Amino acid sequence: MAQYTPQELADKLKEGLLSFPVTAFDADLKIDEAAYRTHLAWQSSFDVAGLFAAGGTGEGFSLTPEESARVVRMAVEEAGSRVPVLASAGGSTAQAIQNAKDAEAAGAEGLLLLPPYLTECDQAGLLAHVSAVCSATSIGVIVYNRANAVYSADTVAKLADRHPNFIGFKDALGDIEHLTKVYAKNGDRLFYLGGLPTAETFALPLLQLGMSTYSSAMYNFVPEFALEFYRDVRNQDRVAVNEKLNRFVLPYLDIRDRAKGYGVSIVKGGLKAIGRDAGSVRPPLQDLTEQDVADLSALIDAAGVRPRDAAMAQPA
Ligand SMILES: O=C([O-])C(=O)C[C@H](O)[C@@H](O)C(=O)[O-]
Repeated sequence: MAQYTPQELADKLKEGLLSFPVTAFDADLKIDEAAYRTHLAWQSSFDVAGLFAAGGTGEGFSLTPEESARVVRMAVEEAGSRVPVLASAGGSTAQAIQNAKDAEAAGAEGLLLLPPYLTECDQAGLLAHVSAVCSATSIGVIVYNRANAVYSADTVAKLADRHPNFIGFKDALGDIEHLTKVYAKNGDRLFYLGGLPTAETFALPLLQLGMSTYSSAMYNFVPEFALEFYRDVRNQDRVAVNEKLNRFVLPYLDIRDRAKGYGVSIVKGGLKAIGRDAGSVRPPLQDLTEQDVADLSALIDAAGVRPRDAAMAQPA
């Protein structure tokens, strides 16, 4: 059962960095429960504000509904006493409602609602979709503004008026005019999180648009660096942020951009590079090549960001 009210959850999430753990797979691409639990224990041993299981970096899009529920349950068991765990919901309205119910039953504190699958959609339909999910659960719901699910400022305001458990707006489009309208209209009624690929890249400018936090995929394998980066962003320390961008984040993007889908694959590559292997990605994603992992490992060392307890580990 959830320990936070939706408002308490929003208040907690907006003041810290957000973890999106990878889902560990074994050699047959089945969920590797032991490796996943080890990863969750490590990720939740640092000072993060929330842990989103089966999100984008957690390859939620490659999990069956049953696997997704299992992953969320493991995350609650392993990390839920230290950090609020959130689940994801997606697909059809009926599927998203089932995900929400499963998540609530598993003890998740909240839900990230992913865009509906494949079809085009507009405001009235999005409003009905999100309303149905919010009405089906009592835990906090965050919408993910991305792909076919682009929520206007008015739609966001209507959802906020109708559903006390609608608490957050996550963005992966980076449309400044749109974000300005959403924030200007909805202000502190919601909290806002950045979710563009490698969210660190945009974190400082987006802070000015109300995004006090973001989903850090790289937190998976360089947690100390990711937390220091977040601290610098919140302190609006432009010099420190630029130094970290140049030292690690921007060269990292060069490796990430070598293939489509590497935004997720590179995170598992990073875990290989630091000796905390969480296995391969599932198709349609593809793993980093050996050369990519070697380059990433060299970058981790050159930038001095290898995690303290993995300093001696070598890439697999
Ligand atoms: O669901 C997810 O994993 C994401 O929101 C995407 C990433 O975490 C993105 O923000 C990133 O790559 O830092």
